Amino acid sequence: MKISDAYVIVTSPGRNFVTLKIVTESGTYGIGDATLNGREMAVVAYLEEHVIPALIGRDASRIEDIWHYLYRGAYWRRGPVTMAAVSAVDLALWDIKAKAAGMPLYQLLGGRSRERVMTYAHCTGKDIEGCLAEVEKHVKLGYRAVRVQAGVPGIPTIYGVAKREGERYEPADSELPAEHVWSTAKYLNHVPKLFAAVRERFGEELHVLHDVHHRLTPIEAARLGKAVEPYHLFWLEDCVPAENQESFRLIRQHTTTPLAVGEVFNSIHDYRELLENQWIDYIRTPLSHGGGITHVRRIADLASLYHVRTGFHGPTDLSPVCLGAAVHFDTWVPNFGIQEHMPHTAETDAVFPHDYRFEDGHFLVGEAPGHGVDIDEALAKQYPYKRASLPVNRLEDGTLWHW
Ligand SMILES: O=C(O)[C@H](O)[C@@H](O)[C@H](O)[C@H](O)CO
Ligand SMILES: [Mg+2]
Repeated sequence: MKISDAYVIVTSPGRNFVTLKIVTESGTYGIGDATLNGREMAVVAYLEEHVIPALIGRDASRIEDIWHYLYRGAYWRRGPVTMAAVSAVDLALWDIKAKAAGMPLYQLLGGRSRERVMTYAHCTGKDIEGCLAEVEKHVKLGYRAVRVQAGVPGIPTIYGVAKREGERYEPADSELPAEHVWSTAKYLNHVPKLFAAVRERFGEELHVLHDVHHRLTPIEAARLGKAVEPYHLFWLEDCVPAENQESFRLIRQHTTTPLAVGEVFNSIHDYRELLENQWIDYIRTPLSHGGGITHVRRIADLASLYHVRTGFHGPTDLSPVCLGAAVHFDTWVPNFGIQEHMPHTAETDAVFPHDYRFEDGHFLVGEAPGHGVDIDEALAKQYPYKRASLPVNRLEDGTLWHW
Protein backbone atom coordinates (compact mmCIF):
# COMPACT_ATOMS: atom_id res chain seq x y z
CA MET A 1 0.00 0.00 0.00
CA LYS A 2 2.79 2.42 -0.87
CA ILE A 3 1.82 5.99 -1.70
CA SER A 4 2.96 6.53 -5.29
CA ASP A 5 1.48 9.97 -5.98
CA ALA A 6 -0.31 12.83 -4.26
CA TYR A 7 -1.53 16.17 -5.56
CA VAL A 8 -3.80 19.09 -4.78
CA ILE A 9 -6.84 20.10 -6.84
CA VAL A 10 -8.17 23.64 -6.44
CA THR A 11 -11.58 24.32 -7.93
CA SER A 12 -14.22 27.00 -7.61
CA PRO A 13 -17.67 25.74 -8.69
CA GLY A 14 -19.37 28.74 -7.04
CA ARG A 15 -16.80 28.93 -4.23
CA ASN A 16 -13.26 27.71 -3.63
CA PHE A 17 -12.43 24.15 -2.57
CA VAL A 18 -9.06 22.52 -1.99
CA THR A 19 -8.87 18.74 -2.35
CA LEU A 20 -5.93 16.42 -1.73
CA LYS A 21 -5.77 13.20 -3.72
CA ILE A 22 -3.46 10.39 -2.57
CA VAL A 23 -2.80 7.49 -4.94
CA THR A 24 -1.26 4.14 -3.97
CA GLU A 25 0.80 1.74 -6.07
CA SER A 26 -2.19 -0.57 -6.49
CA GLY A 27 -4.17 2.31 -8.02
CA THR A 28 -6.51 2.67 -5.02
CA TYR A 29 -6.83 6.35 -4.18
CA GLY A 30 -8.40 8.49 -1.50
CA ILE A 31 -9.38 12.14 -1.28
CA GLY A 32 -9.43 14.63 1.59
CA ASP A 33 -10.85 18.14 1.99
CA ALA A 34 -8.25 20.84 2.74
CA THR A 35 -10.48 23.91 2.34
CA LEU A 36 -9.85 26.80 4.75
CA ASN A 37 -12.23 29.56 3.77
CA GLY A 38 -10.48 32.77 2.71
CA ARG A 39 -7.03 31.21 3.34
CA GLU A 40 -7.16 28.41 0.75
CA MET A 41 -3.79 28.99 -0.91
CA ALA A 42 -1.91 28.89 2.39
CA VAL A 43 -2.98 25.26 2.80
CA VAL A 44 -2.15 24.48 -0.84
CA ALA A 45 1.41 25.77 -0.30
CA TYR A 46 1.74 23.85 2.99
CA LEU A 47 0.67 20.62 1.30
CA GLU A 48 2.66 21.01 -1.90
CA GLU A 49 5.89 22.26 -0.38
CA HIS A 50 6.03 20.49 2.97
CA VAL A 51 3.69 17.50 3.10
CA ILE A 52 3.37 15.81 -0.28
CA PRO A 53 7.12 15.33 -0.91
CA ALA A 54 7.39 13.55 2.47
CA LEU A 55 4.37 11.31 1.79
CA ILE A 56 5.60 9.65 -1.38
CA GLY A 57 6.81 6.11 -0.70
CA ARG A 58 5.17 5.85 2.74
CA ASP A 59 2.80 3.01 3.62
CA ALA A 60 -0.75 4.36 3.25
CA SER A 61 -2.08 1.86 5.79
CA ARG A 62 -0.09 3.47 8.65
CA ILE A 63 -2.60 6.26 9.28
CA GLU A 64 -1.75 6.73 12.94
CA ASP A 65 1.99 6.94 12.30
CA ILE A 66 1.57 9.37 9.40
CA TRP A 67 -0.64 11.58 11.58
CA HIS A 68 2.06 11.84 14.25
CA TYR A 69 4.75 12.21 11.60
CA LEU A 70 2.98 15.29 10.24
CA TYR A 71 1.91 16.68 13.63
CA ARG A 72 4.85 16.08 15.98
CA GLY A 73 7.30 15.76 13.14
CA ALA A 74 6.62 19.31 11.90
CA TYR A 75 7.84 20.72 15.25
CA TRP A 76 5.34 23.60 14.71
CA ARG A 77 2.14 22.17 16.15
CA ARG A 78 -1.53 23.01 15.72
CA GLY A 79 -2.95 26.06 13.93
CA PRO A 80 -5.66 26.10 11.24
CA VAL A 81 -3.34 25.89 8.20
CA THR A 82 -1.26 22.99 9.52
CA MET A 83 -4.29 21.14 10.82
CA ALA A 84 -6.29 21.59 7.58
CA ALA A 85 -3.36 19.98 5.73
CA VAL A 86 -3.03 17.13 8.27
CA SER A 87 -6.81 16.61 8.13
CA ALA A 88 -6.81 16.28 4.34
CA VAL A 89 -4.10 13.61 4.47
CA ASP A 90 -5.91 11.76 7.24
CA LEU A 91 -9.29 11.79 5.43
CA ALA A 92 -7.68 10.55 2.22
CA LEU A 93 -5.91 7.73 4.07
CA TRP A 94 -9.09 6.59 5.84
CA ASP A 95 -10.81 6.66 2.45
CA ILE A 96 -8.05 4.40 1.05
CA LYS A 97 -8.15 2.02 4.04
CA ALA A 98 -11.92 1.63 3.83
CA LYS A 99 -11.79 1.08 0.06
CA ALA A 100 -9.02 -1.52 0.51
CA ALA A 101 -11.17 -3.27 3.13
CA GLY A 102 -14.18 -3.09 0.80
CA MET A 103 -16.19 -1.34 3.53
CA PRO A 104 -18.03 1.95 3.90
CA LEU A 105 -16.05 4.08 6.34
CA TYR A 106 -18.65 3.89 9.14
CA GLN A 107 -18.17 0.12 9.24
CA LEU A 108 -14.44 0.48 9.67
CA LEU A 109 -15.01 2.97 12.51
CA GLY A 110 -17.08 0.43 14.44
CA GLY A 111 -20.41 0.20 12.66
CA ARG A 112 -23.74 1.92 12.85
CA SER A 113 -24.97 3.55 16.07
CA ARG A 114 -28.09 5.01 14.43
CA GLU A 115 -30.26 4.69 11.36
CA ARG A 116 -30.02 8.31 10.24
CA VAL A 117 -28.29 11.55 11.06
CA MET A 118 -30.37 14.54 12.15
CA THR A 119 -29.34 17.74 10.41
CA TYR A 120 -30.19 21.41 10.82
CA ALA A 121 -30.81 23.98 8.12
CA HIS A 122 -30.00 27.67 8.00
CA CYS A 123 -33.02 29.94 8.07
CA THR A 124 -32.06 33.56 7.63
CA GLY A 125 -34.12 36.61 6.84
CA LYS A 126 -33.50 40.30 6.63
CA ASP A 127 -36.12 40.66 9.36
CA ILE A 128 -38.12 38.37 11.65
CA GLU A 129 -40.90 37.83 9.10
CA GLY A 130 -38.35 36.89 6.43
CA CYS A 131 -36.77 34.40 8.79
CA LEU A 132 -40.15 32.85 9.68
CA ALA A 133 -40.86 32.36 5.96
CA GLU A 134 -37.55 30.47 5.67
CA VAL A 135 -38.42 28.33 8.70
CA GLU A 136 -41.77 27.48 7.11
CA LYS A 137 -40.02 26.45 3.89
CA HIS A 138 -37.51 24.23 5.70
CA VAL A 139 -40.09 22.60 7.96
CA LYS A 140 -41.96 21.64 4.77
CA LEU A 141 -38.71 20.12 3.44
CA GLY A 142 -38.70 17.87 6.50
CA TYR A 143 -36.14 19.54 8.77
CA ARG A 144 -36.65 18.91 12.50
CA ALA A 145 -34.04 21.51 13.42
CA VAL A 146 -33.38 25.03 12.13
CA ARG A 147 -30.79 27.68 12.82
CA VAL A 148 -32.53 31.05 12.90
CA GLN A 149 -30.78 34.37 12.14
CA ALA A 150 -32.43 37.67 11.26
CA GLY A 151 -31.39 41.20 10.45
CA VAL A 152 -31.39 43.65 13.35
CA PRO A 153 -33.02 47.09 12.95
CA GLY A 154 -30.27 49.73 12.71
CA ILE A 155 -27.50 47.32 11.63
CA PRO A 156 -27.06 47.52 7.83
CA THR A 157 -25.51 44.08 7.21
CA ILE A 158 -25.79 41.01 9.33
CA TYR A 159 -24.02 37.70 9.62
CA GLY A 160 -25.87 34.85 7.95
CA VAL A 161 -28.09 36.98 5.70
CA ALA A 162 -27.55 37.01 1.90
CA LYS A 163 -26.21 40.24 0.38
CA ARG A 164 -29.12 40.58 -2.02
CA GLU A 165 -32.70 39.32 -1.82
CA GLY A 166 -33.09 35.86 -3.38
CA GLU A 167 -29.33 35.14 -3.36
CA ARG A 168 -27.64 32.35 -1.41
CA TYR A 169 -25.68 33.37 1.66
CA GLU A 170 -21.93 32.81 1.30
CA PRO A 171 -19.62 33.93 4.09
CA ALA A 172 -16.66 34.87 1.82
CA ASP A 173 -18.64 37.50 -0.03
CA SER A 174 -16.03 39.67 -1.79
CA GLU A 175 -12.49 39.58 -3.16
CA LEU A 176 -11.03 41.61 -0.30
CA PRO A 177 -12.72 41.74 3.12
CA ALA A 178 -15.99 43.68 3.11
CA GLU A 179 -16.56 45.89 6.15
CA HIS A 180 -19.61 45.14 8.26
CA VAL A 181 -20.99 47.17 11.17
CA TRP A 182 -21.96 45.75 14.55
CA SER A 183 -23.90 46.96 17.57
CA THR A 184 -24.14 44.58 20.52
CA ALA A 185 -26.80 46.71 22.20
CA LYS A 186 -29.11 46.63 19.16
CA TYR A 187 -28.57 42.89 18.69
CA LEU A 188 -29.20 41.99 22.34
CA ASN A 189 -32.40 44.03 22.48
CA HIS A 190 -33.73 42.46 19.30
CA VAL A 191 -32.74 38.80 19.10
CA PRO A 192 -34.97 37.35 21.88
CA LYS A 193 -37.99 38.61 19.86
CA LEU A 194 -36.92 36.32 17.01
CA PHE A 195 -37.06 33.19 19.20
CA ALA A 196 -40.38 34.26 20.70
CA ALA A 197 -41.82 34.63 17.18
CA VAL A 198 -40.47 31.23 16.07
CA ARG A 199 -41.97 29.47 19.11
CA GLU A 200 -45.28 31.24 18.70
CA ARG A 201 -45.57 30.30 15.02
CA PHE A 202 -44.05 26.81 15.05
CA GLY A 203 -44.76 25.50 18.54
CA GLU A 204 -42.55 23.68 21.00
CA GLU A 205 -41.25 20.68 19.08
CA LEU A 206 -39.02 22.22 16.44
CA HIS A 207 -35.32 22.31 17.45
CA VAL A 208 -34.17 25.92 17.30
CA LEU A 209 -30.49 26.89 17.10
CA HIS A 210 -28.73 30.26 16.90
CA ASP A 211 -25.19 31.37 16.04
CA VAL A 212 -23.83 34.46 17.82
CA HIS A 213 -20.64 34.24 15.76
CA HIS A 214 -18.22 35.17 18.56
CA ARG A 215 -19.55 38.70 19.06
CA LEU A 216 -20.34 39.04 22.77
CA THR A 217 -18.40 39.38 25.99
CA PRO A 218 -18.97 36.66 28.62
CA ILE A 219 -21.37 38.76 30.72
CA GLU A 220 -23.37 39.74 27.60
CA ALA A 221 -23.52 36.09 26.56
CA ALA A 222 -24.76 35.22 30.06
CA ARG A 223 -27.52 37.83 29.71
CA LEU A 224 -28.56 36.45 26.31
CA GLY A 225 -28.51 32.83 27.47
CA LYS A 226 -30.72 33.74 30.42
CA ALA A 227 -33.09 35.87 28.35
CA VAL A 228 -33.77 33.08 25.84
CA GLU A 229 -34.32 30.26 28.35
CA PRO A 230 -38.12 30.37 27.90
CA TYR A 231 -37.63 29.46 24.22
CA HIS A 232 -35.46 26.42 25.09
CA LEU A 233 -32.92 26.61 22.29
CA PHE A 234 -31.21 23.43 21.10
CA TRP A 235 -28.02 25.49 21.32
CA LEU A 236 -26.50 28.92 21.39
CA GLU A 237 -23.36 28.81 19.27
CA ASP A 238 -20.04 30.65 19.62
CA CYS A 239 -21.44 33.24 21.98
CA VAL A 240 -17.94 34.57 22.78
CA PRO A 241 -14.54 34.25 21.12
CA ALA A 242 -13.19 31.13 22.80
CA GLU A 243 -9.42 31.50 23.03
CA ASN A 244 -10.00 32.04 26.74
CA GLN A 245 -11.83 28.84 27.72
CA GLU A 246 -12.35 30.23 31.23
CA SER A 247 -14.96 32.69 29.80
CA PHE A 248 -17.42 29.82 29.70
CA ARG A 249 -17.33 29.39 33.47
CA LEU A 250 -19.11 32.70 33.86
CA ILE A 251 -21.64 32.02 31.09
CA ARG A 252 -22.43 28.56 32.45
CA GLN A 253 -23.02 29.86 35.98
CA HIS A 254 -25.82 32.06 34.67
CA THR A 255 -27.77 30.03 32.16
CA THR A 256 -29.21 26.61 31.31
CA THR A 257 -29.22 27.41 27.57
CA PRO A 258 -27.05 24.70 25.91
CA LEU A 259 -23.78 25.95 24.44
CA ALA A 260 -21.98 24.89 21.25
CA VAL A 261 -18.37 25.82 20.50
CA GLY A 262 -15.44 24.93 18.30
CA GLU A 263 -15.89 25.51 14.57
CA VAL A 264 -12.59 27.42 14.62
CA PHE A 265 -10.83 24.99 16.97
CA ASN A 266 -8.38 22.49 15.57
CA SER A 267 -7.05 20.57 18.57
CA ILE A 268 -8.22 18.58 21.56
CA HIS A 269 -6.26 21.06 23.69
CA ASP A 270 -8.64 23.86 22.63
CA TYR A 271 -11.40 21.91 24.39
CA ARG A 272 -9.70 20.50 27.46
CA GLU A 273 -10.90 22.98 30.10
CA LEU A 274 -14.28 23.41 28.42
CA LEU A 275 -14.93 19.68 28.62
CA GLU A 276 -13.35 18.87 31.96
CA ASN A 277 -15.36 21.63 33.63
CA GLN A 278 -18.57 20.72 31.80
CA TRP A 279 -18.97 24.28 30.51
CA ILE A 280 -20.28 23.30 27.05
CA ASP A 281 -22.73 20.86 25.47
CA TYR A 282 -21.67 20.43 21.82
CA ILE A 283 -18.34 20.25 19.98
CA ARG A 284 -18.25 21.77 16.48
CA THR A 285 -14.80 21.04 15.00
CA PRO A 286 -15.20 19.55 11.53
CA LEU A 287 -13.11 16.60 10.34
CA SER A 288 -11.35 18.82 7.77
CA HIS A 289 -10.01 21.26 10.37
CA GLY A 290 -9.50 19.12 13.46
CA GLY A 291 -6.88 16.67 12.22
CA GLY A 292 -9.22 14.30 10.40
CA ILE A 293 -10.85 11.21 11.83
CA THR A 294 -7.76 10.23 13.80
CA HIS A 295 -7.85 13.36 15.98
CA VAL A 296 -11.53 14.33 16.01
CA ARG A 297 -12.53 10.93 17.33
CA ARG A 298 -10.23 11.56 20.31
CA ILE A 299 -12.04 14.84 20.93
CA ALA A 300 -15.42 13.08 20.65
CA ASP A 301 -14.30 10.39 23.11
CA LEU A 302 -13.10 12.95 25.64
CA ALA A 303 -16.39 14.86 25.18
CA SER A 304 -18.41 11.71 25.83
CA LEU A 305 -17.02 11.50 29.38
CA TYR A 306 -18.76 14.80 30.12
CA HIS A 307 -22.11 14.19 28.37
CA VAL A 308 -21.03 16.44 25.52
CA ARG A 309 -22.17 15.56 22.01
CA THR A 310 -21.07 16.29 18.45
CA GLY A 311 -22.60 19.00 16.28
CA PHE A 312 -20.18 19.30 13.41
CA HIS A 313 -19.70 22.44 11.42
CA GLY A 314 -21.18 21.97 7.92
CA PRO A 315 -21.25 25.24 5.97
CA THR A 316 -20.81 25.42 2.18
CA ASP A 317 -17.15 26.31 2.72
CA LEU A 318 -16.40 22.71 3.69
CA SER A 319 -16.51 20.54 0.58
CA PRO A 320 -18.78 17.53 0.01
CA VAL A 321 -15.69 15.43 0.88
CA CYS A 322 -15.81 16.75 4.45
CA LEU A 323 -19.59 16.40 4.63
CA GLY A 324 -19.49 12.86 3.26
CA ALA A 325 -16.87 11.77 5.79
CA ALA A 326 -18.88 13.53 8.52
CA VAL A 327 -22.02 11.55 7.66
CA HIS A 328 -20.01 8.33 8.19
CA PHE A 329 -18.58 9.63 11.46
CA ASP A 330 -22.05 10.79 12.62
CA THR A 331 -23.53 7.39 11.78
CA TRP A 332 -20.94 5.72 14.00
CA VAL A 333 -20.08 8.10 16.86
CA PRO A 334 -21.93 7.10 20.05
CA ASN A 335 -22.31 10.69 21.35
CA PHE A 336 -23.81 12.22 18.21
CA GLY A 337 -25.93 15.36 18.58
CA ILE A 338 -26.68 16.96 15.23
CA GLN A 339 -25.03 17.77 11.87
CA GLU A 340 -25.09 21.20 10.23
CA HIS A 341 -26.28 21.28 6.61
CA MET A 342 -25.89 24.21 4.25
CA PRO A 343 -26.58 22.72 0.80
CA HIS A 344 -23.88 23.03 -1.87
CA THR A 345 -24.65 24.40 -5.34
CA ALA A 346 -25.55 21.97 -8.15
CA GLU A 347 -22.13 22.78 -9.74
CA THR A 348 -20.34 21.74 -6.55
CA ASP A 349 -22.35 18.55 -6.23
CA ALA A 350 -21.45 17.70 -9.85
CA VAL A 351 -17.72 18.21 -9.23
CA PHE A 352 -17.93 15.99 -6.12
CA PRO A 353 -20.15 12.95 -6.90
CA HIS A 354 -21.24 11.39 -3.59
CA ASP A 355 -23.51 8.74 -2.18
CA TYR A 356 -24.80 10.40 1.02
CA ARG A 357 -28.46 11.42 0.73
CA PHE A 358 -30.73 13.96 2.39
CA GLU A 359 -34.17 12.67 3.28
CA ASP A 360 -36.82 13.94 5.66
CA GLY A 361 -34.54 16.21 7.71
CA HIS A 362 -31.77 13.60 7.99
CA PHE A 363 -28.67 12.39 6.17
CA LEU A 364 -28.46 8.76 5.14
CA VAL A 365 -25.02 7.25 4.79
CA GLY A 366 -24.07 5.40 1.59
CA GLU A 367 -22.72 1.86 1.32
CA ALA A 368 -19.90 2.46 -1.20
CA PRO A 369 -16.44 1.50 0.11
CA GLY A 370 -14.56 4.50 1.52
CA HIS A 371 -16.21 7.79 2.49
CA GLY A 372 -18.31 7.70 -0.65
CA VAL A 373 -17.21 11.02 -2.20
CA ASP A 374 -15.17 11.39 -5.37
CA ILE A 375 -13.93 14.28 -7.49
CA ASP A 376 -14.46 14.77 -11.22
CA GLU A 377 -11.07 16.26 -12.05
CA ALA A 378 -11.90 17.26 -15.63
CA LEU A 379 -14.97 19.16 -14.45
CA ALA A 380 -13.05 20.68 -11.52
CA LYS A 381 -10.58 22.21 -14.02
CA GLN A 382 -13.39 24.22 -15.58
CA TYR A 383 -13.76 26.29 -12.39
CA PRO A 384 -10.51 28.17 -11.68
CA TYR A 385 -9.69 29.58 -8.22
CA LYS A 386 -11.06 33.05 -7.44
CA ARG A 387 -9.79 34.98 -4.43
CA ALA A 388 -12.58 35.47 -1.89
CA SER A 389 -12.40 36.86 1.64
CA LEU A 390 -14.48 36.75 4.79
CA PRO A 391 -15.77 40.13 5.99
CA VAL A 392 -14.42 42.10 8.93
CA ASN A 393 -16.65 43.72 11.52
CA ARG A 394 -16.44 47.18 13.07
CA LEU A 395 -18.41 48.78 15.89
CA GLU A 396 -20.42 51.84 14.95
CA ASP A 397 -17.50 54.10 16.00
CA GLY A 398 -15.08 52.24 13.71
CA THR A 399 -13.40 49.95 16.26
CA LEU A 400 -12.47 46.60 14.74
CA TRP A 401 -14.61 43.86 16.30
CA HIS A 402 -15.03 40.09 16.00
CA TRP A 403 -16.83 39.02 12.86
O1 LIG B 1 -22.01 28.08 11.87
C1 LIG B 1 -21.61 28.24 10.73
O2 LIG B 1 -22.01 27.62 9.76
C2 LIG B 1 -20.50 29.19 10.54
O3 LIG B 1 -20.41 30.14 11.53
C3 LIG B 1 -20.11 29.57 9.16
O4 LIG B 1 -21.12 30.01 8.32
C4 LIG B 1 -18.88 30.44 9.15
O5 LIG B 1 -19.18 31.79 9.19
C5 LIG B 1 -18.05 30.11 7.97
O6 LIG B 1 -17.76 28.75 7.95
C6 LIG B 1 -16.78 30.92 7.88
O7 LIG B 1 -16.05 30.48 6.80
MG1 LIG C 1 -21.01 29.10 13.36
